[in-house]
Amino acid sequence: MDETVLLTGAKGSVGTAIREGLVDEYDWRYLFHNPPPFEPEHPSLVGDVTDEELVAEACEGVGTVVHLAGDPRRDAPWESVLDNNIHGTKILYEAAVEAGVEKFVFASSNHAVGHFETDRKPDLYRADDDFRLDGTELPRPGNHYGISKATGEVIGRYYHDEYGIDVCNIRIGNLTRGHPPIDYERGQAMWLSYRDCARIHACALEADYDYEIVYGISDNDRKFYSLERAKEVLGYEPQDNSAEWDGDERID
Ligand SMILES: NC(=O)C1=CN([C@@H]2O[C@H](COP(=O)(O)OP(=O)(O)OC[C@H]3O[C@@H](n4cnc5c(N)ncnc54)[C@H](O)[C@@H]3O)[C@@H](O)[C@H]2O)C=CC1
Ligand SMILES: O=C1O[C@H](COP(=O)(O)O)[C@@H](O)[C@H](O)[C@H]1O
Repeated sequence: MDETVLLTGAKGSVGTAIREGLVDEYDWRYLFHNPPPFEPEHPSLVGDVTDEELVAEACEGVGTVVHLAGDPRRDAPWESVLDNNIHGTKILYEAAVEAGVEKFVFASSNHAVGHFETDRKPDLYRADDDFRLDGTELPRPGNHYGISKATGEVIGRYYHDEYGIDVCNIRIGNLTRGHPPIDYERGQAMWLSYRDCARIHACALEADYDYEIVYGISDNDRKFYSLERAKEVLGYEPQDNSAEWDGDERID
Protein backbone atom coordinates (compact mmCIF):
# COMPACT_ATOMS: atom_id res chain seq x y z
CA MET A 1 0.00 0.00 0.00
CA ASP A 2 1.54 3.31 -1.12
CA GLU A 3 -0.98 5.67 0.40
CA THR A 4 -0.57 7.48 3.69
CA VAL A 5 -2.17 5.81 6.71
CA LEU A 6 -3.40 8.04 9.53
CA LEU A 7 -2.99 6.46 12.99
CA THR A 8 -4.84 8.22 15.83
CA GLY A 9 -4.07 7.41 19.45
CA ALA A 10 -0.57 6.62 18.24
CA LYS A 11 1.14 6.87 21.64
CA GLY A 12 -1.22 4.47 23.45
CA SER A 13 -0.79 0.73 24.02
CA VAL A 14 -2.49 -0.36 20.81
CA GLY A 15 -0.78 2.45 18.89
CA THR A 16 2.58 1.36 20.27
CA ALA A 17 2.00 -2.27 19.23
CA ILE A 18 1.12 -1.09 15.73
CA ARG A 19 3.97 1.42 15.45
CA GLU A 20 6.55 -1.05 16.74
CA GLY A 21 5.31 -3.91 14.56
CA LEU A 22 4.66 -2.01 11.34
CA VAL A 23 6.95 1.01 11.46
CA ASP A 24 8.55 0.31 8.07
CA GLU A 25 5.52 -1.25 6.40
CA TYR A 26 3.45 1.87 5.78
CA ASP A 27 3.68 5.56 5.05
CA TRP A 28 2.28 6.52 8.45
CA ARG A 29 0.98 9.85 9.69
CA TYR A 30 0.61 9.78 13.46
CA LEU A 31 -1.88 11.79 15.48
CA PHE A 32 -0.79 12.22 19.09
CA HIS A 33 -2.98 13.78 21.76
CA ASN A 34 0.07 15.40 23.39
CA PRO A 35 3.64 15.77 22.16
CA PRO A 36 5.26 12.32 22.52
CA PRO A 37 8.40 11.91 24.65
CA PHE A 38 10.26 10.50 21.63
CA GLU A 39 11.07 11.51 18.08
CA PRO A 40 8.42 9.90 15.84
CA GLU A 41 9.76 7.91 12.88
CA HIS A 42 7.03 9.37 10.65
CA PRO A 43 5.30 12.75 10.20
CA SER A 44 2.94 13.52 13.02
CA LEU A 45 0.35 15.96 14.31
CA VAL A 46 -0.62 16.78 17.86
CA GLY A 47 -4.14 17.53 19.01
CA ASP A 48 -7.62 16.36 19.77
CA VAL A 49 -9.85 14.27 17.48
CA THR A 50 -12.76 16.58 18.28
CA ASP A 51 -10.86 19.48 16.69
CA GLU A 52 -12.44 19.64 13.24
CA GLU A 53 -9.72 21.79 11.70
CA LEU A 54 -6.90 19.60 12.93
CA VAL A 55 -8.68 16.41 11.89
CA ALA A 56 -9.37 17.79 8.40
CA GLU A 57 -5.64 18.52 8.07
CA ALA A 58 -4.78 15.06 9.42
CA CYS A 59 -6.97 13.36 6.77
CA GLU A 60 -5.56 15.27 3.78
CA GLY A 61 -4.08 12.86 1.23
CA VAL A 62 -4.77 9.83 3.43
CA GLY A 63 -5.90 6.48 2.00
CA THR A 64 -6.77 4.70 5.25
CA VAL A 65 -7.50 5.78 8.81
CA VAL A 66 -6.74 3.56 11.80
CA HIS A 67 -8.71 5.16 14.61
CA LEU A 68 -7.56 4.26 18.11
CA ALA A 69 -7.85 7.57 19.96
CA GLY A 70 -10.34 7.60 22.78
CA ASP A 71 -10.93 6.97 26.45
CA PRO A 72 -10.24 3.23 26.94
CA ARG A 73 -11.29 2.91 30.57
CA ARG A 74 -14.03 0.40 31.28
CA ASP A 75 -15.33 2.73 34.00
CA ALA A 76 -14.94 5.92 31.97
CA PRO A 77 -17.63 8.49 32.77
CA TRP A 78 -20.33 9.17 30.22
CA GLU A 79 -19.17 12.75 29.55
CA SER A 80 -15.74 11.49 28.58
CA VAL A 81 -16.86 8.68 26.24
CA LEU A 82 -19.47 10.97 24.72
CA ASP A 83 -16.85 13.56 23.81
CA ASN A 84 -13.68 11.55 23.15
CA ASN A 85 -15.14 8.33 21.78
CA ILE A 86 -18.50 9.09 20.20
CA HIS A 87 -18.12 12.72 19.13
CA GLY A 88 -14.44 12.22 18.22
CA THR A 89 -15.27 9.23 16.02
CA LYS A 90 -18.04 11.11 14.23
CA ILE A 91 -15.74 14.09 13.59
CA LEU A 92 -13.06 11.81 12.19
CA TYR A 93 -15.45 9.92 9.89
CA GLU A 94 -16.81 13.22 8.63
CA ALA A 95 -13.31 14.48 7.82
CA ALA A 96 -12.35 11.13 6.30
CA VAL A 97 -15.20 11.03 3.79
CA GLU A 98 -14.69 14.71 3.00
CA ALA A 99 -11.02 13.98 2.21
CA GLY A 100 -11.86 10.91 0.11
CA VAL A 101 -10.37 8.35 2.52
CA GLU A 102 -11.19 4.86 1.22
CA LYS A 103 -10.87 2.69 4.31
CA PHE A 104 -11.43 3.15 8.04
CA VAL A 105 -10.27 0.71 10.72
CA PHE A 106 -11.97 1.30 14.07
CA ALA A 107 -10.76 0.10 17.47
CA SER A 108 -13.92 -1.39 18.94
CA SER A 109 -13.89 -3.45 22.09
CA ASN A 110 -14.90 -6.59 23.93
CA HIS A 111 -16.88 -4.23 26.16
CA ALA A 112 -19.34 -3.60 23.28
CA VAL A 113 -20.58 -7.14 23.92
CA GLY A 114 -19.76 -7.47 27.62
CA HIS A 115 -23.21 -8.55 28.77
CA PHE A 116 -23.12 -11.73 26.70
CA GLU A 117 -20.83 -12.97 29.47
CA THR A 118 -23.16 -12.18 32.34
CA ASP A 119 -25.07 -15.49 32.52
CA ARG A 120 -22.25 -17.61 31.12
CA LYS A 121 -19.27 -16.76 33.28
CA PRO A 122 -16.94 -18.21 34.32
CA ASP A 123 -17.64 -21.29 32.14
CA LEU A 124 -17.21 -19.46 28.83
CA TYR A 125 -13.67 -18.48 29.82
CA ARG A 126 -12.64 -22.17 29.85
CA ALA A 127 -11.07 -24.05 26.93
CA ASP A 128 -13.74 -26.79 26.97
CA ASP A 129 -16.62 -24.31 26.53
CA ASP A 130 -17.74 -23.96 22.91
CA PHE A 131 -19.82 -20.77 23.20
CA ARG A 132 -18.65 -18.25 20.58
CA LEU A 133 -19.56 -14.70 19.54
CA ASP A 134 -18.83 -14.19 15.85
CA GLY A 135 -19.55 -10.51 15.17
CA THR A 136 -23.04 -11.05 13.71
CA GLU A 137 -24.67 -10.57 17.13
CA LEU A 138 -26.12 -7.23 18.21
CA PRO A 139 -24.08 -5.35 20.82
CA ARG A 140 -24.73 -5.89 24.51
CA PRO A 141 -22.46 -3.28 26.13
CA GLY A 142 -21.35 -3.88 29.70
CA ASN A 143 -20.73 -0.23 30.61
CA HIS A 144 -20.83 3.31 29.23
CA TYR A 145 -17.47 2.77 27.57
CA GLY A 146 -18.95 -0.28 25.80
CA ILE A 147 -21.89 1.83 24.65
CA SER A 148 -19.42 4.26 23.08
CA LYS A 149 -17.62 1.46 21.23
CA ALA A 150 -20.88 -0.05 19.94
CA THR A 151 -21.87 3.46 18.86
CA GLY A 152 -18.56 3.82 17.01
CA GLU A 153 -19.45 0.69 15.05
CA VAL A 154 -22.86 2.15 14.19
CA ILE A 155 -21.34 5.50 13.16
CA GLY A 156 -19.15 3.52 10.77
CA ARG A 157 -22.19 1.68 9.43
CA TYR A 158 -23.77 5.04 8.56
CA TYR A 159 -20.67 6.44 6.84
CA HIS A 160 -20.23 3.19 4.94
CA ASP A 161 -23.83 3.07 3.73
CA GLU A 162 -24.08 6.79 3.04
CA TYR A 163 -20.64 7.47 1.55
CA GLY A 164 -19.20 4.06 0.61
CA ILE A 165 -16.13 4.19 2.85
CA ASP A 166 -14.92 0.65 3.68
CA VAL A 167 -15.04 -0.06 7.40
CA CYS A 168 -13.45 -2.71 9.60
CA ASN A 169 -14.38 -2.69 13.28
CA ILE A 170 -11.95 -4.74 15.34
CA ARG A 171 -13.42 -5.74 18.70
CA ILE A 172 -10.10 -5.85 20.49
CA GLY A 173 -9.78 -8.21 23.45
CA ASN A 174 -7.10 -7.63 26.08
CA LEU A 175 -3.79 -6.38 24.75
CA THR A 176 -0.81 -7.02 26.99
CA ARG A 177 2.86 -6.88 26.20
CA GLY A 178 4.99 -9.99 26.57
CA HIS A 179 2.73 -12.45 28.30
CA PRO A 180 -1.02 -12.88 28.83
CA PRO A 181 -2.76 -11.47 31.90
CA ILE A 182 -1.89 -13.47 35.01
CA ASP A 183 -4.61 -14.95 37.27
CA TYR A 184 -7.30 -13.49 35.00
CA GLU A 185 -9.21 -16.15 33.05
CA ARG A 186 -11.27 -13.61 31.14
CA GLY A 187 -8.16 -11.74 30.08
CA GLN A 188 -6.48 -14.96 28.98
CA ALA A 189 -9.54 -15.87 26.89
CA MET A 190 -9.39 -12.54 25.07
CA TRP A 191 -5.63 -12.03 25.07
CA LEU A 192 -4.16 -10.18 22.10
CA SER A 193 -0.37 -10.26 21.95
CA TYR A 194 1.51 -7.25 20.66
CA ARG A 195 2.62 -9.01 17.48
CA ASP A 196 -0.88 -10.35 16.76
CA CYS A 197 -2.20 -6.82 17.33
CA ALA A 198 0.16 -5.48 14.68
CA ARG A 199 -0.69 -8.40 12.41
CA ILE A 200 -4.47 -8.04 12.54
CA HIS A 201 -4.17 -4.32 11.81
CA ALA A 202 -1.88 -5.01 8.85
CA CYS A 203 -4.48 -7.49 7.58
CA ALA A 204 -7.21 -4.86 7.99
CA LEU A 205 -5.08 -2.42 5.98
CA GLU A 206 -4.49 -4.89 3.16
CA ALA A 207 -7.78 -6.79 2.79
CA ASP A 208 -10.80 -5.92 0.67
CA TYR A 209 -14.14 -5.63 2.45
CA ASP A 210 -17.21 -3.45 2.72
CA TYR A 211 -18.35 -3.28 6.36
CA GLU A 212 -16.96 -5.78 8.84
CA ILE A 213 -16.98 -6.57 12.54
CA VAL A 214 -14.24 -8.97 13.63
CA TYR A 215 -12.74 -10.01 16.93
CA GLY A 216 -9.13 -9.12 17.66
CA ILE A 217 -7.63 -11.77 19.91
CA SER A 218 -4.75 -14.23 19.69
CA ASP A 219 -5.46 -17.89 18.94
CA ASN A 220 -6.07 -18.76 22.58
CA ASP A 221 -7.26 -22.23 23.62
CA ARG A 222 -9.61 -20.42 25.94
CA LYS A 223 -11.82 -18.25 23.80
CA PHE A 224 -15.41 -17.14 23.43
CA TYR A 225 -14.83 -14.95 20.38
CA SER A 226 -14.69 -16.63 16.99
CA LEU A 227 -11.69 -15.81 14.82
CA GLU A 228 -13.33 -17.20 11.69
CA ARG A 229 -14.41 -13.88 10.21
CA ALA A 230 -11.00 -12.27 10.83
CA LYS A 231 -9.31 -15.25 9.17
CA GLU A 232 -11.73 -15.47 6.25
CA VAL A 233 -12.12 -11.79 5.38
CA LEU A 234 -8.83 -10.32 6.56
CA GLY A 235 -6.54 -13.33 6.15
CA TYR A 236 -5.50 -12.97 9.82
CA GLU A 237 -3.19 -15.74 11.03
CA PRO A 238 -2.60 -15.28 14.76
CA GLN A 239 0.68 -16.62 16.14
CA ASP A 240 0.13 -16.53 19.88
CA ASN A 241 -1.96 -18.49 22.40
CA SER A 242 -2.37 -17.69 26.08
CA ALA A 243 -2.31 -21.46 26.82
CA GLU A 244 1.40 -21.43 25.93
CA TRP A 245 2.12 -19.39 29.05
CA ASP A 246 2.29 -20.19 32.74
CA GLY A 247 2.20 -16.78 34.34
CA ASP A 248 5.02 -14.83 32.74
CA GLU A 249 6.90 -17.97 31.65
CA ARG A 250 6.47 -19.45 28.20
CA ILE A 251 5.89 -23.22 28.36
CA ASP A 252 8.20 -25.02 25.91
N1 LIG B 1 -5.77 -1.97 25.10
C1 LIG B 1 -6.77 -2.83 24.92
O1 LIG B 1 -6.68 -4.00 25.34
C2 LIG B 1 -8.01 -2.42 24.19
C3 LIG B 1 -8.13 -1.19 23.57
N2 LIG B 1 -9.27 -0.88 22.86
C4 LIG B 1 -9.41 0.39 22.18
O2 LIG B 1 -8.21 0.68 21.49
C5 LIG B 1 -7.98 2.08 21.51
C6 LIG B 1 -6.60 2.35 22.08
O3 LIG B 1 -6.57 1.84 23.39
P1 LIG B 1 -5.24 1.87 24.26
O4 LIG B 1 -4.08 2.03 23.36
O5 LIG B 1 -5.29 0.73 25.17
O6 LIG B 1 -5.50 3.17 25.09
P2 LIG B 1 -4.43 4.29 25.52
O7 LIG B 1 -5.09 5.12 26.55
O8 LIG B 1 -3.13 3.65 25.84
O9 LIG B 1 -4.30 5.10 24.17
C7 LIG B 1 -5.32 5.93 23.71
C8 LIG B 1 -4.68 7.19 23.17
O10 LIG B 1 -5.72 8.02 22.66
C9 LIG B 1 -5.44 9.35 23.07
N3 LIG B 1 -6.69 10.10 23.11
C10 LIG B 1 -7.71 9.96 23.98
N4 LIG B 1 -8.67 10.86 23.73
C11 LIG B 1 -8.24 11.57 22.66
C12 LIG B 1 -8.79 12.64 21.94
N5 LIG B 1 -9.98 13.18 22.25
N6 LIG B 1 -8.09 13.13 20.88
C13 LIG B 1 -6.88 12.61 20.55
N7 LIG B 1 -6.31 11.60 21.21
C14 LIG B 1 -6.99 11.09 22.26
C15 LIG B 1 -4.80 9.21 24.44
O11 LIG B 1 -4.04 10.36 24.78
C16 LIG B 1 -3.95 7.98 24.26
O12 LIG B 1 -2.66 8.29 23.80
C17 LIG B 1 -9.09 2.72 22.33
O13 LIG B 1 -10.06 3.25 21.45
C18 LIG B 1 -9.67 1.55 23.11
O14 LIG B 1 -11.04 1.75 23.34
C19 LIG B 1 -10.30 -1.77 22.75
C20 LIG B 1 -10.23 -2.97 23.37
C21 LIG B 1 -9.10 -3.42 24.14
O1 LIG C 1 -11.65 -2.26 25.83
C1 LIG C 1 -10.80 -2.53 26.66
O2 LIG C 1 -10.64 -3.80 27.07
C2 LIG C 1 -9.44 -4.25 27.72
C3 LIG C 1 -9.76 -5.56 28.43
O3 LIG C 1 -10.82 -5.34 29.30
P1 LIG C 1 -10.72 -5.64 30.87
O4 LIG C 1 -12.00 -5.15 31.43
O5 LIG C 1 -10.57 -7.11 30.98
O6 LIG C 1 -9.53 -4.91 31.40
C4 LIG C 1 -8.94 -3.19 28.68
O7 LIG C 1 -7.71 -3.61 29.26
C5 LIG C 1 -8.75 -1.90 27.91
O8 LIG C 1 -8.29 -0.86 28.75
C6 LIG C 1 -10.08 -1.46 27.35
O9 LIG C 1 -9.89 -0.33 26.54
